Amino acid sequence: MTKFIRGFGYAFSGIAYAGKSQFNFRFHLCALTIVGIAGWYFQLNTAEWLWIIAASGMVLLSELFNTAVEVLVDLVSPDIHPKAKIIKDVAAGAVLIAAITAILIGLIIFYPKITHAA
Ligand SMILES: Nc1ncnc2c1ncn2[C@@H]1O[C@H](COP(=O)(O)OP(=O)(O)OP(=O)(O)O)[C@@H](O)[C@H]1O
Repeated sequence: MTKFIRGFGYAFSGIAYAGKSQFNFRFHLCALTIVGIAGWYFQLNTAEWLWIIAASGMVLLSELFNTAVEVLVDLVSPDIHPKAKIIKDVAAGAVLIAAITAILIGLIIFYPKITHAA
């Protein structure tokens, strides 16, 4: 059981590392907080919340994997290497795809509500 709880500690320290070291991770957390407040304001239904939660989780997940990939590349290839560049750029591309997907989901959910309220 203590091993299980310690595992949570390691996971939280990994998330805290990403939060401390990655501006993008903090930016996405702020954006997701604003989306959460907007969702509460517009009283999203259950299905809309599920989409927002799934999109948010996908963005944070991709940020965490991107951070892990960056640290791994810096560890194994501290010098400039074309393959190190490809690995980092592909990981960054995954974050971009997740962010664009989340923006599209957010637009589909919020755009009609914002225009209807205006
Ligand atoms: N070892 C390397 N060899 C070749 N190109 C690299 C290497 N490290 C980084 N790069 C290139 O420089 C870019 C920026 O690298 P950096 O390590 O600053 O990552 P980052 O994506 O900006 O992350 P961070 O949020 O930590 O600044 C990478 O996306 C990659 O194109």
